[in-house]
Amino acid sequence: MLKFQDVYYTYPDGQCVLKGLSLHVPLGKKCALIGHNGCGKTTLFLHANGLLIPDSGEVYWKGKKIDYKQKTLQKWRQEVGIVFQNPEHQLIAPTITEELAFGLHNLRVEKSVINQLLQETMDDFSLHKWRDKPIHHLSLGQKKWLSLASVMIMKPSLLILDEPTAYLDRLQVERFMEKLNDIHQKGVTVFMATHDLDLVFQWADVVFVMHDGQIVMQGKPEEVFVQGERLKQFQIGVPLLAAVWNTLFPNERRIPRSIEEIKARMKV
Ligand SMILES: Nc1ncnc2c1ncn2[C@@H]1O[C@H](COP(=O)(O)OP(=O)(O)OP(=O)(O)O)[C@@H](O)[C@H]1O
Repeated sequence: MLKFQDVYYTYPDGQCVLKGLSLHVPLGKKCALIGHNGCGKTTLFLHANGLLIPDSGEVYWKGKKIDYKQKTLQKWRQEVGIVFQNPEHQLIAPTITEELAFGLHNLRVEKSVINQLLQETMDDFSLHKWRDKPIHHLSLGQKKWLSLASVMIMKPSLLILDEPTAYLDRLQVERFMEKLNDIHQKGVTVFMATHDLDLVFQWADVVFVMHDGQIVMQGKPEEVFVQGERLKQFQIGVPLLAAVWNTLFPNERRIPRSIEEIKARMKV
């Protein structure tokens, strides 16, 4: 669906952050991106809808090489929605309705369609109760929820999230993840960067490990997290269950992901 091939990017201050990065986000999957602080995850996401342009290398969207023309960018940005780590950097309007309608107005969507999408999204994200609150009165968790709603109103086919569970308490994380699963079940491909390895293990179909501007490992969580020693080289740990499993069964090639599998493997 989204493909990066040998992408290099250097910030104007001279720091080279993407160093020949190649990656393929498969259609319809739940994908996770992990890597230590500063390895370039956000920079990679900024290349996923043309907010940054590679110095060299290619980016493909649905099999077509991106040409970075205005028309291509406009369509691409509508199809790839990004929820940034800090909602303060994402939300720009004073009220919830204006925030939700912002992207649609920019695309010159008809007023009646905007009103219908607003109604649907307010219902879908249960936003009616905050309707009259100024956005700056919302809590950080509520702002994160609104950021997700304001991205989903554009009906993207790829949803990218940078550290979606940062700033959320346990209940908010559960609610947020339930919503993400619901979004995914409706056919949206989801790609998230997170430091929460337990969450990755439980949730992802595919994990990409990033280190120093490149993808250095990828695969199913049960196959990636069995390689604890290799992950340590990239300053990444393993989920709690994987740590226990890798200690008990150091020669296994995969970690079970369900209680049934664990029971069967341990013959209990
Ligand atoms: N606008 C910028 N100008 C210059 N350097 C930048 C800029 N944005 C990020 N960087 C640098 O690029 C490197 C990668 O940053 P990036 O935010 O992509 O990493 P990350 O993997 O998302 O980190 P984290 O896990 O902490 O969110 C860092 O060293 C950062 O300081």
